Amino acid sequence: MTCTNATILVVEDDSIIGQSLVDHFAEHNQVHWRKDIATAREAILVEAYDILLLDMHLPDGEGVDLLAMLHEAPGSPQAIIMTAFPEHQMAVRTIKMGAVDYLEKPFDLEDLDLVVSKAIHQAYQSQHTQLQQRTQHSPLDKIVGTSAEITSLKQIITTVAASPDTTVLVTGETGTGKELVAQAIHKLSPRSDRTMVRVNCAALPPSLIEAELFGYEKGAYTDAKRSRKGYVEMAAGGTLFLDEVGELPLETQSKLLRLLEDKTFTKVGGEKEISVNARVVAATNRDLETMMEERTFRSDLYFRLNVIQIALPSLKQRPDDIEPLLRYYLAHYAQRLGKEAPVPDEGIIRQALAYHWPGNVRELRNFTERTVLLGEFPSLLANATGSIPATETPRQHQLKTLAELEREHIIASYSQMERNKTRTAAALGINRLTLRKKLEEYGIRD
Ligand SMILES: Nc1ncnc2c1ncn2[C@@H]1O[C@H](COP(=O)(O)OP(=O)(O)OP(=O)(O)O)[C@@H](O)[C@H]1O
Repeated sequence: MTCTNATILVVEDDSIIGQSLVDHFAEHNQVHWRKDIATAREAILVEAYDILLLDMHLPDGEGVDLLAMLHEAPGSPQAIIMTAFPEHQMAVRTIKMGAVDYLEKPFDLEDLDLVVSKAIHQAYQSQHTQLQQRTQHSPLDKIVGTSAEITSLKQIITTVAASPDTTVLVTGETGTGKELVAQAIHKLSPRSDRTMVRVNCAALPPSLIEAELFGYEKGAYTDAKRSRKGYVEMAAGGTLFLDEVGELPLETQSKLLRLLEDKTFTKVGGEKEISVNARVVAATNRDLETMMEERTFRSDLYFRLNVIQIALPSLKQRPDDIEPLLRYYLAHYAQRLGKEAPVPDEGIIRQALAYHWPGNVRELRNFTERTVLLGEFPSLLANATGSIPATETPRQHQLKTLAELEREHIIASYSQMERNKTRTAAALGINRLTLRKKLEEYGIRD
């Protein structure tokens, strides 16, 4: 059995054996050869090898030293040990350390082929299993928190998701995770193989909202040269997420009510009734009951939307989640930005618990991104509502220099504008070139 298309690293100080291995595998595989541990180590840190053919006795150490650091290598290659001095104990030790096989020199190239092919097969199988495990993560994993509120939220999401036609109303302050909940409901539901179409009702101009939602027929407007599908039709079979539903104009509210009751609608400028089967998840941070009293939100629509209501508590109302969220997002941004995350100490946790987080989890998330970029925790003292115990470090009370303030402000704006240089420069009132110079000057990476 010859092995093909593998990436193999040979670590062998004997030139004759090393060269013969390279010659043997090079025709059908990519083979690299290193003669000592130091250069082999460098190689496996940059290249994802499938197979490592490792001699036991090398000029700068023992092969086991390299085995010990394999877990740092991308994709961890399958290691096969080669030795001229077979010792039972050493064989057991290397297998325990993760080597997949052990060959005594001199060996037959046919035997070597067998061992390598078996190892490659194992490698592909384990990569496949890892990939499956990664993709099998539940959408609920994205909802971080250990509070009783989050635990019961996950249960409600699971129950609601299983009932694919039920309309859901998600309420809560800005940044509490309403969209995250809608996504989890969709992904856990039998509709997950279709799309979830998100419509931000607050972002659409009232004059266009009906056409955007329900589509229009040719000739409905002077510019309407062809008929067009709206978001409702695009969500057929899947989920229609109506974010900021409280912003819908009254006329559009009636049309939405009909959609919810009969599952039908007509396009703007059209007469034909179109049926559509989509689950509606609506979200709002407005008080719809007050809006009903003020007659700006239809009560029949409210009751039709409010079949199941999921009310998300503010972050301040569930302090148990603050620390887990801080740690989760610090690790997330450290990995994403390739930086080390500062570790939150007791003082920071106390500040975070005392702070009132008006922007809820979104604000906490942006705070952690800024922290990772800055390499230190920005102070939360200015907006803290509770009293903070007197163990603050003096550094937190020191006045900042203008340069420090400018750097923090640029980082905050850059992260708020999702690292879009044009928009950040516009928001800061400077040109793009100046922004780039400042980003460089302050060591802020793209
Ligand atoms: N429990 C949570 N665990 C992890 N991340 C969360 C959680 N809740 C919210 N987030 C994150 O916070 C950010 C804001 O969440 P989301 O957009 O879902 O809030 P929202 O309530 O829809 O806000 P808005 O009303 O402003 O549209 C997102 O990045 C989201 O991933």
